[in-house]
Amino acid sequence: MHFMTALKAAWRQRDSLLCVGLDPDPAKFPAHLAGRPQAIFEFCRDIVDATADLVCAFKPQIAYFAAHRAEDQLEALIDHIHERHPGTPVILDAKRGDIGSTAEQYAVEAFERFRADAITVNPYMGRDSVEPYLAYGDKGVILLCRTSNPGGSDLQFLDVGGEKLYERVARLVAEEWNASGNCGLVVGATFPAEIARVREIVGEVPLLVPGIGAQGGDIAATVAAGCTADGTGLMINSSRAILYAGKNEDFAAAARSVAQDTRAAINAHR
Ligand SMILES: O=c1ccn([C@@H]2O[C@H](COP(=O)(O)O)[C@@H](O)[C@H]2O)c(=O)[nH]1
Repeated sequence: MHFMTALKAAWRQRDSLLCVGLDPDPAKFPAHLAGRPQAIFEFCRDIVDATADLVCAFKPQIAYFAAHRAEDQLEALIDHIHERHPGTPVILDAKRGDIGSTAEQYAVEAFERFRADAITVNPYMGRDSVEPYLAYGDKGVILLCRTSNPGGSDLQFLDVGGEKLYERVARLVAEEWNASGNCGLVVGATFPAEIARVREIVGEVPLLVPGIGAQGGDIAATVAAGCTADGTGLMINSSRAILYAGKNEDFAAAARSVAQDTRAAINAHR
């Protein structure tokens, strides 16, 4: 299924713009998982099973798996999501960016090895570096635009011929790179004014919005700035605030409770 078709169905069926980020850090796991060889998979699986009916997407961040030599557990986790929660889009947060021949390998890794439905990509190296992902016309390609971190302004706010670099990225993606309708953009919840500006430039292109929860972004401002006319258009990500809501064996139930509250807070402003 085309990533955008799956995303639109998930927005509607789950009545949700919430994306749960899967950033497993074993140092923060409940004690009963300590020392278990598949702890990363088991922790994420339980979070997924407890929240799948509340989300429009899951976003595993590859660094949290690779750092612990747990790419096999990431493969198993994405297989689990596809099998147990079919239709739930999986966005592999990898922020790849390299010359075309290397990008081809990254695209195979994301879409064929890991079976992700979408990937985050750094647009800094230009169109030929993004083509190998775009060539998978049914997969989502979500380009960094205005990131949630404070240092994002160092480059993304530079003037490039009368507009800011992040505005140029938004325009390029919407007007030139999105021929297959499979592009999205990353815009941080920590900068609602820029979310509004990006929405103005890109029309209905979906925005992946990290920065609520642990980073303190404002949900009401994010929704007001970024929703499309039909009250969708956003994948609003929260990772740590949901994953580590509980510290004991009931961690998945605690995560569900925070995910429910977060979805409700988002929906209150749509
Ligand atoms: O601009 C960006 C792009 C990506 N991220 C990623 O989103 C999550 C945020 O985690 P929280 O715990 O909800 O803060 C994480 O995986 C980042 O790598 C981002 O924060 N900002």
